[in-house]
Parts: sequence; structure tokens; C-alpha cells
Amino acid sequence: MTGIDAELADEQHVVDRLYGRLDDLRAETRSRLADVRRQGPSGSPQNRSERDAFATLYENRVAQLEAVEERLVFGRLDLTDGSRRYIGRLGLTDEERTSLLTDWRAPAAQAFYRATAAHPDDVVRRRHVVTRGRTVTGVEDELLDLDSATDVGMLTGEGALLATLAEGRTGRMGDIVATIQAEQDAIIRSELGGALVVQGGPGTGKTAVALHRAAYLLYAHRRTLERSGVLLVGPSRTFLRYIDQVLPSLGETGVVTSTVAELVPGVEAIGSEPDEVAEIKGRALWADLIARAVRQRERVPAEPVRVRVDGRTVVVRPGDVASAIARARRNHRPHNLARVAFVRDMLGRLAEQYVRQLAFDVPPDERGEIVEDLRSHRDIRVALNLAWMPLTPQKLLADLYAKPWRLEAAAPDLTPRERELLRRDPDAPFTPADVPLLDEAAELLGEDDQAQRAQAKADADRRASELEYARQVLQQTGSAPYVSAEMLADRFAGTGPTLTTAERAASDRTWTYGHVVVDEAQELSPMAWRALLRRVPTRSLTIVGDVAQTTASAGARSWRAQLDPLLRSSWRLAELTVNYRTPATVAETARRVAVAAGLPVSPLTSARDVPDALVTERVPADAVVAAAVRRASKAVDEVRDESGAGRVAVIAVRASLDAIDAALREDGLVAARAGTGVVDLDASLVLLAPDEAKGLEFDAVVLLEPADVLAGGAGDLYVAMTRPTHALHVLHAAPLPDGWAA
Ligand SMILES: Nc1ncnc2c1ncn2[C@@H]1O[C@H](COP(=O)(O)OP(=O)(O)OP(=O)(O)O)[C@@H](O)[C@H]1O
Repeated sequence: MTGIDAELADEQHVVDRLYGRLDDLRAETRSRLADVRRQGPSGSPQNRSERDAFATLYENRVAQLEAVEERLVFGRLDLTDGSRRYIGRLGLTDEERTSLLTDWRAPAAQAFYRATAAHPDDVVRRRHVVTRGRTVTGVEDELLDLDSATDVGMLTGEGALLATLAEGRTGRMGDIVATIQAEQDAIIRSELGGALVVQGGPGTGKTAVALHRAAYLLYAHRRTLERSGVLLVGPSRTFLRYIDQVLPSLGETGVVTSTVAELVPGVEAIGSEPDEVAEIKGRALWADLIARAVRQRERVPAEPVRVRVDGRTVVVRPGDVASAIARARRNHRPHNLARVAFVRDMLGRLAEQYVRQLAFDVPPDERGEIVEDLRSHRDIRVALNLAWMPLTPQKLLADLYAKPWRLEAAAPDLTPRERELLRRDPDAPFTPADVPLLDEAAELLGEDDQAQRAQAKADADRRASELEYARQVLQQTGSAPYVSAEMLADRFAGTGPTLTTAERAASDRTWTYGHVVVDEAQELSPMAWRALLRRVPTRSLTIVGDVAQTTASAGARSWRAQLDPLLRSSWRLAELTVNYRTPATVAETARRVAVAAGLPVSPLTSARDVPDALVTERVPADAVVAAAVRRASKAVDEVRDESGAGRVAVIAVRASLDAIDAALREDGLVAARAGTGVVDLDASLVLLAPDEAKGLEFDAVVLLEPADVLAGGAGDLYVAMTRPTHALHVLHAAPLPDGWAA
């Protein structure tokens, strides 16, 4: 056996043992699950719910143990004291509780990502163990000894990293646990508190880092975050699908994912509108505008309203309404809740008028029946509603858009043209930019929640007793490391469906999360930020993005300008500087074009280059589409491999997509498209507008007419050019944008 063969055989031995232990744990947990299930549907309700709770606990554990099959172990640290430590997707111990495998998130694993020759952190050797299935196929060593011959370069585990980067894309993002780089690790393990902004050029791993950070925080702060939950906000459903396998592969399934458009449960924002209109709706002035619109629904009538009740007359007097409004506003409750006080006050005044007309006195505490008669009188109801209308957020906003006089009264800061742009039918569907406005309105309107409050009190009492019981069960069974009393109590809650924290959080508009991760955060408008920050009062946030890639007019061009007004300078900035996606030639060209267009681009070094990564082809204007079809067809053949990996995107301005689609079909090629829904990322060919390509990546990209894309926005072109991992084919009739040539 040669030296390397012997090394591989030794590692295979270790890897076999680890998988053996994993198999044992799986079998053990499955058998416990089977035992619990075997007990059948008998016993007291308490026994049954306890059994269900344990069944869920074991099911989750089985799922977690299944999820770590691929690359269970990927690293080894040889330490100065002669000991070895294996690093993997989760922690494993043997029957005697001796550590066999260290979870990549544990403090003991940090050196695997951070140790350098200058700061070896007790590590003499870092080894990347490469496996395929359960077989060790390679090892790669770095000696962290200044005197050693091995030079540790810019990248950690360079061979393993470059091999990963060269793999064909599958349409789904994978995890990077085996090859996280030091600058990325520092961000992933950054403390939980406060707002952390991660700025980095395209392909620097911002999304990957954000997801691994979520997994890290759930591990390091499980007790805090298990109950409050973590929210991950992405730019589109397609993007959320693109990343949806990463957290499960890291053993974490409890993160709520959402776009800004989905933040308000019950609202489906399926409408679309020009970017220009979305920009207006994103402005911070809507906070005041909506507050004003709500106040304008609390209105003193110009004239007294006389109402006949059982032969007597009561008068809804402007003066009384004004004073009842002023009093109801005093306790600063939301509109629909303060309305209860207003109505009570007005009915008291009307009852007083009514009693004065009787031949006898009725003391105030005996006027209940009179008050109820007045309350149910149609004309009084109408008069009080006109003064203080109960409103839903949808009604408030739809009225503002549909009734020009309402918008004019509420929005003196908008120009007549801007107000005209906002005009729409009262029953037109809401758009994504409406959602933060509906959320703002919901905050100011509140719900008429008397029944809800009574229910909440009953729920809270029941919950307290369930929690106490769950604590006792945990003490008796010793299951504390896997589950908290709160989680167990949730599952004990015998009535209704047993919901996880994530499920409860996702269905509750007013839920506040323990941490919020925002990806492509540069796209968020000031109003979208307000809606998000409402969901994380602790301001524990990870904000990742690139202000050079902004495509929405309402988005940010500078973090300071965007975040200072919201977070009062209390945010910290980290930068990522190495591009892992795009070949250097393509990345540098994209960067020059972006600089020439005046974008605030971040410094960027590329991890690798690929021969012939950038091909530009000039064709006559009427031949661009045909050339694109030819090129796309060739690219699909070139990138596809036997495993089904290999993805190609054609990117062009929105106005040309239909023509390209038709031409592709004529040629027998079907491309997946976004339309209004989710792009089928399993397709080997997709057709996208530049903003739809945001955050995604493909082996090859066929880009049409960069000058047209640039005309739509420099950020659009920067995004489009930086999507490929191997090749960018550019087809153009118009001259290439400034900065293209080196
Ligand atoms: N340390 C790493 N090891 C292996 N692959 C990595 C690493 N860091 C990033 N990558 C890969 O580089 C590609 C780009 O990463 P990612 O999408 O997270 O970048 P990004 O900064 O969010 O890009 P963009 O701003 O363009 O959306 C992905 O395929 C990702 O898996």
C-alpha cells in the first residue's frame, strides 16, 4: 500500500465507525418510535397526548439522523497534544459518551475553519476528508506550522473547495459546511445580539453564510430561539425554493421562510405594477400617510343628527362627538379598539339625553337596557359609524387608492401625478408593495378583539398547567437535551392541531421572532423595513446583500442611508470579498461595467477562473433571438452531465422574453419561466428577466443585449452577468456597454 492508500484506508476505518454509530442511533430511535406507536389509541387523554409528544420527538430525531447521511464527516484536526478531532454535520458520541464526531457548530470545531499558520490555535494539521456516499475518496492536508513546506494560501482546503465549485449545478443550493472559509466563519459565528450587515459582491457566499448562520444560531442559542423562532426573508418564492434544502441538510427544519409579500397572513399579493408605482409605495412617508388616513376615519359630523327613539328625540351633536373622539384617542389604542371607548362614551351621552325626557330618573348604573336599545338603533349605528368607522387594513388601503379625495386628504406630500399613478379599482388585487402598507394599517387599526381576549385568557390558563406537566415529564424521562418544556407542552396541547413554533409564527401577523435573517436586503423599501423590524423588537438581525446589485427603485444604494434612520447607527458591518461563483474573467468584466455605470461595487477577488468563460458574439439586430436559441441549445448539451446536473439560463429584458420563448419552442426547447409564479428550478433551461435571476446561479448563462439590460438599470446588468459558474455567452447587436473591454 502506498502512503496515500494507507491514509485513505485509515480514514475509511474511522468513517465506517461513524456511519455504524449513526445507523445504531437511527435503529434505536426508530425502535423507540415503534414502541410508542404500538401502544395504540387507548389510555387517558393525558397518556395519549404524552405518547403523541414522544412520537413527534422521535420522528424529528429520525428525520435529523436521516438528513446527515451525505458527508457525515468531512474534517479532521490533529492537535498539538497528539489528539485528533473529527468534524461533521452533527455531534456523535459512543455508548460511553466519548466524543466520536464534533458538530461543525461547536466551539471545538471552530479551528477547522479559522486556524492559520500564523494563528494555529493548537492545530498542527487540518485535513479535509472527501467522501462519496460512505466511501473515502480523498484527503487533503494543510500543515499549520510556519516552518513546514506547505504554504497555506488564501483559501482553506483549496482542493476540496475548488472541486465543489466546479461541480454542475442542480437548480438547488447545497450546503458548504465542509469548506466554509475563515471570513465566512467569522460572520456565521458572530454573536446573536444586534444587527449584523453582511455586504459582499456577487458570489461571495452571502446567501450560504446567512443560512449557515441561521443553523449556527439555532444550535448555539437553542433555548432562546426554539420558542421565538427564526424568520428568513428572501426576494421571491423561486429564491426560497432554490435554498430550501440547505437548512434541512444541516438538520434544521424550524425556520420560517417568507418573502415580504407574504408577511401578512391572509393577504395574497398577486397583483403586479410598474416599478415606479412600487417605489412610491415603498417611501417612508406612508407611515404618516396611513396614520393620517386612519385619523380621518374619526370624524366630527358637520351637522347634528336627530334620531327618534321610542317617541323621544336624541341628538348626535358635533360637540359631543368631538369630545368623545378626543377622549377615546387619549389612551393611544388602535382605531378599532379605541372605537369601543368612543361608542360607549357616545351611548352614555345619548342615554343621558333620553333619560332627561322621562318623567322619572334612571341612575347611570341602571341604564344598561336603554344603552342597548340605543346601540341597536339603525340610525344611531349609522351616525356613530360615520364618526368612527370600524375598518380592515384592506378596506382602508383600497379606499385610498380608489377614492382620489381620500388620498389627497391623507397624502399632501405626494404630487398629483404620483397620486394618479396610485389610482386603481377598489377590487384590484394587492401587489407585493402593498403588503408593508397593509401591515402598517393593521398595526394602527388593531382588531376588535373582545372575544379574542377572553379566549386568550382561557388559553393562557390552560397553557400554564400544560407547561407544569411537561416540566415534570422532562424531569422523569431525562429528554431535556432534545426538547424544551415549551415544545413538549405544545405537543401535549390535546385540543386542536399540535403546531410547531414555526407553524404558529407563520400564521400570526403579530408574532415576534428571536432572530430575523434578510437576504437580498438591498431590495427592501423603507416601508418593508418597518414591517420587518416590527417582527423583531430585539433588533437581532442578519442583513445580507449587495448595494451594487439593487434592482428595485425603492431599494438601497447605501446601507447607511437605508439603515441609519431605522436602526440609529446601531448596526455592525462585515464584508465578504472572495467570489466563489463566477469565473474571474466574467467577474472582472462585470465589475468594470458596474464601475463605469457608477455602482458602489465592493472589492472582489475571484477564487478561480475557467478557460473561455466569457464569449461575446455580435450579430445583426434581427438575428439576436435566433442566435440565442442556437446558443442555449448548445449550452444545455455542454453542461448536462449523466447525474442530471447542469443548468442554463437565458437572461434578457422582460420585453423580449415572449419572443425568445416562442423561438425556443419552435426549436423544440422548453424553458421554464417565472411569469407570476415560481420558476421550475429542476428544468435544465430557464428564461428570466434580470431581476428574476437575483440570487440564483447556473452553469452557463446566455445574455442578450447587455445595452438593453443596462438601460433598465445598472444593477440589473450586474446581477445578470454574475449568475454563471462556468460560462457567460453574450449576444448583442448594439455596442457593448462602457467598461466592457479591459
Ligand atoms: N465556502 C464555500 N465553499 C463552497 N462553496 C461556496 C462557499 N462559499 C460560497 N460558495 C458557493 O458560491 C456560490 C455563491 O454563493 P451565494 O449564492 O451564497 O453568494 P451570494 O453572495 O449570495 O451571491 P449573490 O449576491 O450573487 O446572490 C454558491 O454556489 C455557494 O455554494
